[in-house]
Amino acid sequence: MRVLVVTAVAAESESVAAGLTARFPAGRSARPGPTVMAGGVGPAAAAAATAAALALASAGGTPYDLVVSAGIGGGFPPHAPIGSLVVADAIVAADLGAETAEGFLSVDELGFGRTAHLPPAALAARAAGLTGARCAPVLTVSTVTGTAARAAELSGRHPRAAAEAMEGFGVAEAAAAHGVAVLEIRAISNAVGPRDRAAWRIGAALAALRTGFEQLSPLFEESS
Ligand SMILES: O=C(O)c1cccc(C(=O)CC[C@H]2O[C@@H](n3cnc4c(=O)[nH]cnc43)[C@H](O)[C@@H]2O)c1
Repeated sequence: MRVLVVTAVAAESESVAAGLTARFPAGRSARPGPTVMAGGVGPAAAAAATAAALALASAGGTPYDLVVSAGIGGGFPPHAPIGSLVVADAIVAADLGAETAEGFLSVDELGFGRTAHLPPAALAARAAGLTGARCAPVLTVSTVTGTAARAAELSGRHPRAAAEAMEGFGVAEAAAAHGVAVLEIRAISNAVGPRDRAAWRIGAALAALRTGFEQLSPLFEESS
C-alpha cells in the first residue's frame, strides 16, 4: 500500500518527514515510505494539490491507497491541550453552508453536498492507539477561529470536536474522488478561541507532529 501525507506548509512536511526517517531512511528502505508534500493553506489548495498528486500517481501506474492530512491545528479546550495529538474519526467542513436567521445550515442540510468524511474507523483507532492521540472529529474551517463566541458556536454545533484546522476536508474530498482512504492527524499549537498569536506554540506542535509520525511508522510499514 502506498501512502501520501499532505501538509499545508513546508515546516509541517519537514517534521513529518523527520518522524518517518527512522523507519524509512532515504534510499535505504526495502519498501518505499510515505510521500510527504506541502499542498498549501486552506481546503481549496489542499484539495487541488492532493487531487493532482493522486491523479499523477494513478496515471503512472503507482496509485496511492491512503492519504493522510497532517499538520498543526487549534485544540478545543479541554479536549485537546497544546502539544497533544488528535486523530480524526470524522473530517467535518464546519463552515460550508449558509447562514440563516435561524442559524447555520450545512450543505447536507441544504441538500446539495456533503459535510463530513469518515476515515476507516479501525485505521483511525490504530493510529490514535500508536500515538496516544485523542480520536475525535476535526473541523475544517476557511477562517481561523478568533473569538470566544465563534468557538462556542462551533463547539455547540460539534460538541465532540477536539480540533480545527484548514485542510482536512479538502484532502478528504480529493481522496474520495479517487476512491482512496483518508486519515487526518493534528498536533495542537494553540487553543481555539480569542486570537492570541503570541500564545501559539508552533515549535511544541511541530515536535509532537514529528514524534507522532515516528510512532505511526509501523502502521505505514504494515501498509507499504
Ligand atoms: O510560522 C511558522 O513557523 C509556522 C510553522 C508551521 C506552520 C505554520 C502555520 O501557520 C500553519 C497554518 C496551518 O495551521 C493550521 N492551524 C493551526 N492552528 C489553527 C487554528 O486554530 N485554526 C485553524 N487552523 C489552524 C491550519 O491548518 C493552517 O493551515 C506556521
